[in-house]
Amino acid sequence: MLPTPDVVAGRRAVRAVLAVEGDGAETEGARPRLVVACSGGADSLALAACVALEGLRGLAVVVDHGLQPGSADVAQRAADQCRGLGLDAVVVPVVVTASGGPEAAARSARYAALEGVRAERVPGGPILLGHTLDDQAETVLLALARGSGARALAGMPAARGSLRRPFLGLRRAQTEQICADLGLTPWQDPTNAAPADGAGWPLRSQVRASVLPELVRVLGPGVPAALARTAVLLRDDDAALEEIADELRARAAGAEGLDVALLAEAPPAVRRRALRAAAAAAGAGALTQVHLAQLDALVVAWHGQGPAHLPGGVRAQRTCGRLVLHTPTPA
Ligand SMILES: Nc1ncnc2c1ncn2[C@@H]1O[C@H](COP(=O)(O)OP(=O)(O)OP(=O)(O)O)[C@@H](O)[C@H]1O
Repeated sequence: MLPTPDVVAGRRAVRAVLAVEGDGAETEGARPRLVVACSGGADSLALAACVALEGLRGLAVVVDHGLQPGSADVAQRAADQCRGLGLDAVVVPVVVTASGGPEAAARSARYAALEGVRAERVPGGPILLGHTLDDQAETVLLALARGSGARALAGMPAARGSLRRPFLGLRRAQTEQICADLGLTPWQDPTNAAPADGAGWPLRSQVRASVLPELVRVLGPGVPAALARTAVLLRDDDAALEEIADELRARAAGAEGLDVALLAEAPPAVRRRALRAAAAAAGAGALTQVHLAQLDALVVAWHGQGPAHLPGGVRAQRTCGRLVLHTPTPA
C-alpha cells in the first residue's frame, strides 16, 4: 500500500519523539522497547499502528477501567487489533477508587497501571500516549475557564518522566484518517460523544462537542492550533520562572526558615512559585489558590496573623522575619 500523507505524518511524529533521546529506537532482541498506551480509540490505535509501521518493538497496554458495561470486550478487541499490527499486547484490569472525580480517578488508576507494566516488562522504556493537538487545545481551554496560571495553561508536555506524546502536533482528524487509511476501525468512546447541549457530560466532552466547534465557527479554523501554541509558549515561560524561583528559594533558605525580606522583594510570580515549592518540600499536598494566597500574605501582608494551614498537615508560620514551614511528625 502507498503511504498516505497522514500515515507519513504519524510515523514521522513517532520517529521524532523517540529520536530525541534515542529511546525505543533499538529493534534487536525479543524484548519490547516501549509501551504504547492504547484505549482502542482513534488516537491511540493510530499511534500503535505508526509504532508498528516504524518497526519498533512495542508493547501495547490496554487498561480496562471496568467503568462501562462491556469494557472487558472493548479492551480485548483493542489488544487484538494491536496484535494484528504486530505488537505485543496486554489488557490490564484496574479498580478505579481514587477520589477527585471519576475522570481524575480513572486517569490516576490508568497511569499507575501503565507505569506498573512498564517497570515490569519494559524497564527504562518510554510510555507513548495518543494525545493530539485537539486534546491539547481542550486542555488549555479548560485551564483558562478555571482561571489557571501558566503551569496549567502550558497543557500537556510532549515528554515528562517516562511519558511521551508524539501526536501533540497532529489533528484528531488525522488520527482518524490514519485508522481509515490502514483499514482499522477504532472504538468510539460513548462518553466522548456529548451532544451539543450535553449538560451533565464530562466537561472535556462538552468542550469537544460544542465549545471548540463554536470557537472555530466564530474565530476561525486556526483556533485549536493557536491554543496549542499558547501552551508551548507558556511552557517556556513557566520553565524560566520556575528556575528563577528555585534560585530565590535557595538564597532565602536558612536554618531558621525562609528570609521573608528577600521573598517580599521578588516579583509575585517568582515569589509564589518559590512558596509553592517550599510547601511541597515540606510535604504539603497540592495547594489551592486560597492556600497560596494565605502563604503569600504571611510574606507581603503581615499583620501578626496566625499560621497558614496547608494540605498534608503542614503549618506555615512567620517568626522573627522568617517563614517557617512545620512538617507534622508521623504519629
Ligand atoms: N483505557 C486505556 N488504556 C490504555 N491507554 C489509554 C486508555 N485510555 C486512554 N489511554 C491513553 O491516554 C491517551 C488519552 O486518552 P483520552 O481518553 O484522554 O483521549 P482520547 O482522545 O479518547 O484518545 P483515544 O482516541 O486514543 O482513546 C490515549 O490516546 C491513550 O494513549
